[in-house]
Amino acid sequence: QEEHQKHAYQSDVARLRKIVINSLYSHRDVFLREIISNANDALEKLRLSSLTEPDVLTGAEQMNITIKAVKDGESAGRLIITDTGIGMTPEELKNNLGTLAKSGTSEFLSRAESDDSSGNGNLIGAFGLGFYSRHVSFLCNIFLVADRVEVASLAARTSKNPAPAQYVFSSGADENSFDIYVDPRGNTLGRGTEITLFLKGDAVNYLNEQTITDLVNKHSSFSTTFPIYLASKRTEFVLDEEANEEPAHEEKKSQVEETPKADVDEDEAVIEDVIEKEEKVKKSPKTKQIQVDEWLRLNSQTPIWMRDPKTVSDEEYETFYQATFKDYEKPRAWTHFQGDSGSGVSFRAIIFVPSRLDDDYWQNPLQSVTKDIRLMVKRVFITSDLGEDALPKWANWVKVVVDAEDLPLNVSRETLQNNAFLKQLRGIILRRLLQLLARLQEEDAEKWAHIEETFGNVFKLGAVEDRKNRDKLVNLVRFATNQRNSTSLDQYLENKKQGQDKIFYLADMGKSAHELAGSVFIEKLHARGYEVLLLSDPLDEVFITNVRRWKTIGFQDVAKTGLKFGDEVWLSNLMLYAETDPEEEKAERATLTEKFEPLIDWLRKEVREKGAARDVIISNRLVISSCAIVADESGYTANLEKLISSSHAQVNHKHMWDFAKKQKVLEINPRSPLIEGLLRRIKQLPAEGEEPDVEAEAELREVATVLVDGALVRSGFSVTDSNDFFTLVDRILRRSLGVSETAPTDTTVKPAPPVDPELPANANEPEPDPIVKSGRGKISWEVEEVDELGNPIKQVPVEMKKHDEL
Ligand SMILES: Nc1ncnc2c1ncn2[C@@H]1O[C@H](COP(=O)(O)OP(=O)(O)OP(=O)(O)O)[C@@H](O)[C@H]1O
Repeated sequence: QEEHQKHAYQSDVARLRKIVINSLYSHRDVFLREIISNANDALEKLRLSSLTEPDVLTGAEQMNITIKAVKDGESAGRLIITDTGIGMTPEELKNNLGTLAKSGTSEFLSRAESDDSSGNGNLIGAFGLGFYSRHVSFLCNIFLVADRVEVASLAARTSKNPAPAQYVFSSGADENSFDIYVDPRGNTLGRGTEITLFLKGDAVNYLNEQTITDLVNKHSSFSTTFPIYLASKRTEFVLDEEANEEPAHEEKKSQVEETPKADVDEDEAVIEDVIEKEEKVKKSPKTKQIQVDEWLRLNSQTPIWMRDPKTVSDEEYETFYQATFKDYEKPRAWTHFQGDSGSGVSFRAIIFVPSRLDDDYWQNPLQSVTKDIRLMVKRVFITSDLGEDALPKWANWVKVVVDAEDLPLNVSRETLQNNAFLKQLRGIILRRLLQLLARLQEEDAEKWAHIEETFGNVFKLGAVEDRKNRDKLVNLVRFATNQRNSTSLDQYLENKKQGQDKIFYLADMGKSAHELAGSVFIEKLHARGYEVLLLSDPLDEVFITNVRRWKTIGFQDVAKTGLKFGDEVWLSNLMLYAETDPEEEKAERATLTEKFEPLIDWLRKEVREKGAARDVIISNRLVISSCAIVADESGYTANLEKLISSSHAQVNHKHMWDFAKKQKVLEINPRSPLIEGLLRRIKQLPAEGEEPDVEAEAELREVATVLVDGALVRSGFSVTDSNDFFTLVDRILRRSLGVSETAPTDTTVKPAPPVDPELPANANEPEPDPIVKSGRGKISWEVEEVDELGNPIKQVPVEMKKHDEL
């Protein structure tokens, strides 16, 4: 019994198969690539283990991969792929192959199913092929072409497993379980794994030698440096013993005799005769065709990175990348070079920029570690784990193959970390990567647009993280502005106006550039022709605060006080900058201050009471809007407030948070008719000492609240108390509609039924299939149950019913 075990696949199998069949069917060619890629991994593992434990090599001399097509009575035919790699013990067979889906797949499936608006289960459009490679095991791919699979494996001999035995994993495409048993043939493999695919009727083309050769050439010829052989039959012509019973020399004689003598020069004639005679002798024996078995090497090409880049086609780079890094999508760009590290190691390398970031990159960008620098020494794979500091975090998505000429083959983690060449490798990769990106930015607008969309934020993160390469990374970053869709900081500076000594920006995360362009904060800048960076990503503010200045020019948040255009004149007696004619402005300021003093005094009291701002001033930034709330230099802009409150930092630094939140100023636009109107009404209020007009004051206070709260919202902040705000808006609306301000709204509602004393019958049963769970049947059942329980539907007030009907 121990020797034959049956195991169940995990529960997601049926769903997974359905999705895979519907989505991957037209891509099913990749099954072979997946098998070869796993075979290569197994051979690499074997070779690495052999460095410390030479015994693992016993059993089979060669390290290779073989493919054999068998057309026989069984099923449509069998395709057998064998490797002499590390092999699997029965436990490994169970653990590695007994799962069709990988971790996190259940979640993915639910998401995939709920997002499948077409309902046909083909989710490639919605999710891209990359999702599948991360969620679907190679076995699941195999079932696209095979009805059944048998994986026989004999693990390598180790000190822990000195007498391994050959086991078989066997499963049908539609089965929910798999079997593992001792191979009745014995230890036939010597070492390694043999995968037998019993092909489906519509997959017999995979038995064709040419099809297999083409597939390997297309997807896998560069994915392994171990030889891949295909069992082939060659037609040979051999002497047909039976047909050649007559002695050959007699035939020769008669033919020679029959040759007519030519009437030419004696010597020449003789020579001709001899040639003719010999040819005739050769042709004469009877031959027959026979089929000879032989192994054809499919991947004898020089590895791609060793070739002259001029001789490698784009398609070759793409297939090499896809096979090596197991990416369904093509790379976006690459650079292929050779060099000398300076420490005496010459090397060749290819750096690839993938077309997307891993889905989880942004979940924890500062913790991920690169696993995709494939280090080789003289064509032999050494490791793809160069430790945490192999690359800075921002660049850990880059995919690299590097082949060094003279490093010790037996490298441990420690030797690797201390090796001079590997210490230099980080710098080499980054320099080349940044050169590649800069070149694409200059020369290939279309490609660059994609790269920017995918990696734009990564470059900002890089500029913050990687001080050494900061300038180069900043050069890759683009921002939208009020004047154009995209600009670099260099381009911004080219457009800088005379006297302007700051790079203007406005940040409000989550808002589109279009929305930001209409912000109160840039009204005047825009009207005057100044360019303002419009930053809508949370990282932007982090980027600006870390980079601090570009080519000696600092940044100015235009949502803060202290905004200067650069062409003003400082009027020290007034402590302000004059924009045009100082004398004229001086006079105008004095008039305005005097004119608006009553309003400013009145408003100042209001905003301080509400905690909305610490002061009120006459604005020189507003053109159309009536007012705005502007953060002080030491205060928080709306964007920073959002950033900090979402990061919980305010809990740890409560005092600072409370202080900084208050550092705001209400700016009023003296040219706005609304402000003028408010001033008029304030002036009409009874003076101090006279009988107060309580009603008029209350109404004005309401107007002021709406004005200040409106300014907060317009400036990106949230209102102090949104319930109060909307109650107030409600009241003002009623007033303007002539509806009673005090008439109450009918608030009668149907109460919840009494507490249900019974637990649901299936409380302890496993989760039902989500499709069933969300099905119509179940919902209507719940509705009926409510009815049967006699919920007081009749008690719904008549008014309420009418309202619902309305
Ligand atoms: N030929 C083989 N020899 C030894 N082990 C194998 C072989 N094929 C598969 N395996 C084992 O089965 C596991 C599952 O393979 P599968 O292709 O589903 O996932 P993976 O290779 O781990 O992931 P990915 O293909 O995304 O890199 C492998 O990790 C490996 O341990």
